[in-house]
Amino acid sequence: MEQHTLSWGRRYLMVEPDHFRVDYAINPYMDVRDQPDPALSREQWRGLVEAIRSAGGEVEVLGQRADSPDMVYAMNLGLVVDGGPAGADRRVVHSHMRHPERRRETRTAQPWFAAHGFAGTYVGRDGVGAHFEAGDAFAWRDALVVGYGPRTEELGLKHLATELDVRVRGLRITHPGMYHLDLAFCPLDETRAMVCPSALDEASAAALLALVPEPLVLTEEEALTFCANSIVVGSTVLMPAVPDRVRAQLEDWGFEVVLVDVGEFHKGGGSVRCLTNPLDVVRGRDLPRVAGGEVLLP
Ligand SMILES: NC(=[NH2+])NCCC[C@H](N)C(=O)O
Repeated sequence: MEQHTLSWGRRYLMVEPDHFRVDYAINPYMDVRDQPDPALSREQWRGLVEAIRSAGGEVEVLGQRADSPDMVYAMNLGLVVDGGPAGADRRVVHSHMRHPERRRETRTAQPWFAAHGFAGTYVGRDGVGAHFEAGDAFAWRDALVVGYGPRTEELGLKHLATELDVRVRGLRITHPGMYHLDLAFCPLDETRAMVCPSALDEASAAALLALVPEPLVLTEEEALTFCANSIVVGSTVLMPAVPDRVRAQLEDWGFEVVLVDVGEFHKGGGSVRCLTNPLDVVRGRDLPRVAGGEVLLP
């Protein structure tokens, strides 16, 4: 079968898990009585770094704040929308986390992005403005596809569209266990994606299925293995788990499935995609510019 690949997803930011704990519960998976093992967490995290490098990807590492146990989920630190080569005009949209427990993280991520040449934009400031968590957003096909509800607020979509001059396609998340869109949606190449309609309300589920020319539709049970919380490096899909049926379809499409055990991080409610933040998305190439912006809701 003919193999296409995403034009982004070769370069990632990750946060070294030096202070990974479960100190509070802000999603249904977190339980302060079930703490991750620090040594095993570190080993699994290194395994993920290795797997990305073996698939041909690059990883940049940021240290973790001692007071921010969820900072390991680097995907939520911000959304890179212009990640061209060093020296090019780079741009990141900082997250404005829903939960105050996570707001310190952005204060550490901002100087890192600035030092790497990224100009920062806000959808909102700490405590003011709409919430936006980057784990809800994907540059895919003709738009920035953004989940809203549990974390990102609907008002944030308008800001994203007008500030970035892009089309934003909003999808309303209703499933408490898929509180970020990246637990229910995983673009594989420019026409294929894993999608779990049961994460969304009826109209949004229909809109997502209409958007994906060749969907790999996941049942709720399949998605709750976190199999959609995967990343694609070229034609390799790095996955925390893969139901047999899902593996068969991916391999039939020409992808290589590599399983990476990050089970300790499931205790915080995140997996492979949550631990990695793509730095190489480029507006104009991966995300068409639309003057003035546009928000499409189902
Ligand atoms: N991109 C993601 N889905 N990240 C998962 C974040 C997990 C983190 N404990 C939270 O609830 O915010």
